[in-house]
Amino acid sequence: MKLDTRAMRHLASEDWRVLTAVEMGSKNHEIVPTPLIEKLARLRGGVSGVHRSISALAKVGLIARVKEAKYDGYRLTYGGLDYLALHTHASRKVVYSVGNRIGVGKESDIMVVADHSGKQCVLKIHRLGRISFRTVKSNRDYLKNRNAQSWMYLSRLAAMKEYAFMNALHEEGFPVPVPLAQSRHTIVMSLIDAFPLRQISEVPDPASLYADLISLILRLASHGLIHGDYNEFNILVKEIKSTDEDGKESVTLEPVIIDFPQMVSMEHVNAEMYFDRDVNCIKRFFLRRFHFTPTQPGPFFKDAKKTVGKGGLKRLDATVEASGFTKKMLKDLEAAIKEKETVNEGQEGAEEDEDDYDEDGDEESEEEEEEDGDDDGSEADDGEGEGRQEALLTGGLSEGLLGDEPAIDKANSEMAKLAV
Ligand SMILES: Nc1ncnc2c1ncn2[C@@H]1O[C@H](COP(=O)(O)OP(=O)(O)OP(=O)(O)O)[C@@H](O)[C@H]1O
Repeated sequence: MKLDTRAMRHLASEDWRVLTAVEMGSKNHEIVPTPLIEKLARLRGGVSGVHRSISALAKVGLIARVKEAKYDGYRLTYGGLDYLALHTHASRKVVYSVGNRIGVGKESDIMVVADHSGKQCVLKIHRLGRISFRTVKSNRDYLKNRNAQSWMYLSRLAAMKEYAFMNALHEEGFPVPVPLAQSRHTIVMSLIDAFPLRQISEVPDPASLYADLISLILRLASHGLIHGDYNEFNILVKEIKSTDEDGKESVTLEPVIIDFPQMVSMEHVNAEMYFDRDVNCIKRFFLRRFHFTPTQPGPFFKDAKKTVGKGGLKRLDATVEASGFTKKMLKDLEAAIKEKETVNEGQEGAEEDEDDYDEDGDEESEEEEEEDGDDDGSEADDGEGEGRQEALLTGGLSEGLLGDEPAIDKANSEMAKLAV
């Protein structure tokens, strides 16, 4: 599903209240009964006002009517949750406009956004459940009683976890995007002007980039952490050009780490396996891509373990736990990620029929699909980063997200027509 912000400016404040009411109701109800929406929204216009808003929201696919249920009710769609998150970012003046999608992961969408001053940033929308929950229906203890809303809960957890780690890492001076804000299943971070390692076919000095990447693994370990998915997709490489006194130009490469869904503590029961996997992933990639083999063996987990917290180094695994991310949350998320891995391994090509399913992982009935209105069946895949370049070049951004915001300048709104 794609993020389409066109309807956003047309929603009235009552509509936002009703949408928020559906979200609140979803915490305890798989399908939120209409009387509960009325109660939670408490509009001045009374029940008829609520009904008007419900129709308006259902028409643009932000909520969906559920007919099979014993009672009449609605559920929030991914589109609805996207709008709520964007509304929060817009009200807090973090995001003013939305541009192109620059990446589409299996479990997320990455968009370029801009703030009021036109500064571009990245909005990451977590979409757990897009693939996994429709394929594996058994073995889901951790989602008992959550079923239909599991995608919402897990996507929110993924965003919270990523934001907590990004904050902790940024504060400690690690090369990660600057975390700017988090709302629901989304985070806003700085835009890194770089390409993923997987798109780089040649480097002047593979040994030096390799050494930097390994030393990042060791530095993380000394702070009690393992990335857990340290591969050519999650490492961006920045080119820093400089000129020395004699006017000779040189380029140095600086890695930036993104995406921390499976970051684990060095104390984790499988820490050694995760650590070795990260190291081997980099080794394998350097051999395959750059025909580079390190002269030294290792690094080894047992040596890295000795450095954890040494000399008063801050334990970032503890910092994250202290930030409100409970053990239960970590366990739920870990179970979901493990499930995703099992699914990914067993089912290459499972995405083909993705469009036939809704966010809950259920097969959509035709009626529901019509009503959702959030699926045009086309999945443009610009995950190779071309979209990013385009966005940077054209500044292709939408108009302000909130209807009552001052109009964006003309040049920018012309771009908006192209982009959104
Ligand atoms: N802050 C950023 N600045 C620039 N580009 C970014 C940024 N964050 C993500 N990207 C781009 O978006 C792509 C996907 O990002 P990310 O790895 O976070 O998503 P993901 O859904 O976790 O991916 P997957 O699960 O498929 O590995 C990256 O490879 C990168 O090209």
